[in-house]
Amino acid sequence: MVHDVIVVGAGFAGLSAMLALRDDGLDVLVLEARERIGGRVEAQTNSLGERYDSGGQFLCEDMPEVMGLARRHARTLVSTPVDGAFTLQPPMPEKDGAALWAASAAIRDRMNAIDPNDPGIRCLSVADWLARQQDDTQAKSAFRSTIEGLWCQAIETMPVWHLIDNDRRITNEVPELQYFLGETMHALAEDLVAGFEGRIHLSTPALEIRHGADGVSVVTSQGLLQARHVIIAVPPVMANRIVFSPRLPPTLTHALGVWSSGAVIKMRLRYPRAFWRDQGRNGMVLWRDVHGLFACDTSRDDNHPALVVFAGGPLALRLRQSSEGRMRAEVIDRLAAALGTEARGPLDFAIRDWTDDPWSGGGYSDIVADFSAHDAEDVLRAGAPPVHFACSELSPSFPGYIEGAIISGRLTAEAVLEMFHQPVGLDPLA
Ligand SMILES: Cc1cc2nc3c(=O)[nH]c(=O)nc-3n(C[C@H](O)[C@H](O)[C@H](O)COP(=O)(O)OP(=O)(O)OC[C@H]3O[C@@H](n4cnc5c(N)ncnc54)[C@H](O)[C@@H]3O)c2cc1C
Repeated sequence: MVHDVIVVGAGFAGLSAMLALRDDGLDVLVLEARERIGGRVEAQTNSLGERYDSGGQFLCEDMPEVMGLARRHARTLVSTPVDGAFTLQPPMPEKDGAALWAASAAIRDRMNAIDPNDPGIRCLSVADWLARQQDDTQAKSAFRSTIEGLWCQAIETMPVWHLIDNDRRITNEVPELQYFLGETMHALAEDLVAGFEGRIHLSTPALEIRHGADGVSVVTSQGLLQARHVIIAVPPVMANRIVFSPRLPPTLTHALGVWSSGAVIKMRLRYPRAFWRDQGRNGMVLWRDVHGLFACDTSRDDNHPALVVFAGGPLALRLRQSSEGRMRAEVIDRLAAALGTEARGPLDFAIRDWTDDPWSGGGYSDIVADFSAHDAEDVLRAGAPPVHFACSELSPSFPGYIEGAIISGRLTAEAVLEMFHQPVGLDPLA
């Protein structure tokens, strides 16, 4: 049997592509390597029997696609608790903290004002560029912490043009942590596949894509599947692990090889009570003495007090070198110093290490690590029909976010649909 389209990957990009193709009446099959859908959106159950997001979680009003889906499926929007004071650790007077935060944001604004195509920054890493700035050491350190926390890579390895290009597409004006879903973001992924379960083959990694003028054959551990087109909806680092026969054109092969995965560890601590609120704190902690560490309150209601802690970039790589016990001890010590000794008594402490994850490579997203690969995204977006690519990283809006995944999946599906709708004779595969 020859399907119209095989989608490889059941993350939000793949599911969004699947829905757009199905809406147009195409015969679509989705192949997913894991035993579950959702990709970097994942939910786990803690020792108290509660489901929580161990991957992508937050959304905000400035992300219309994911907000639209959440509303359409009547999911519960929980406002991330932010009433109260932020905690800077080690502490500093509130006025100095606000000034430091503003100085770090000013560095980011100054960076983003540079044209990413400016030849003067072509070979600079973010660290190189930062070293040339006149700001004081603490402001630079806070900037570094923000960037390594959000992009989960050492700033020495990030081309500054890529960071600018990426950051300019993250356009929210309201905080990106504005909401999470009471039922988990993963429940929303499950909503998307309701009724299509039979079209999604779990535990079925695509190992090889054989492609030619008459379509594609996808080699899986379960056998060979055929389609007219394939959408590879996986992060670029993962797409680069798939064998293409014959080899893809050299520009495309190169564009697949220039990415590097971020490193992130997401931790969730469920407490008997939201003790941080006693002191007028909102549970959000920014550490100044370590880069890429951040905590916030994710209590879905008063009966479920919880904090999440993210460790990103070099910090995540360092933490994973130690035993899990030492990682827990370090995080608990830091939370106790920031929010008080009750931090030492969580009811549950769950750790999800995404570093080197077998099917995403890491998180939150891949970034371009080759300083000369300015056209990598465009090359991947164009693909080599019948082989097409989609993933959050390739989105014109909110790359690296769930919003970006939905947009990228839909845009790639639209490009494929256009080929199906071309008059016979113009479609190269017709
Ligand atoms: C810890 C963490 C927290 C995050 N927090 C947020 C957040 O709060 N808000 C937000 O908007 N974003 C967040 N993100 C980012 C967001 O989750 C991702 O940008 C988005 O989910 C990516 O979707 P995708 O479909 O592009 O890729 P993925 O979700 O990675 O989906 C790709 C799918 O392809 C599968 N796959 C890979 N290789 C193969 C193969 N060879 N064959 C078959 N299947 C394959 C994978 O198993 C996966 O299911 C977070 C990410 C992480 C890791």
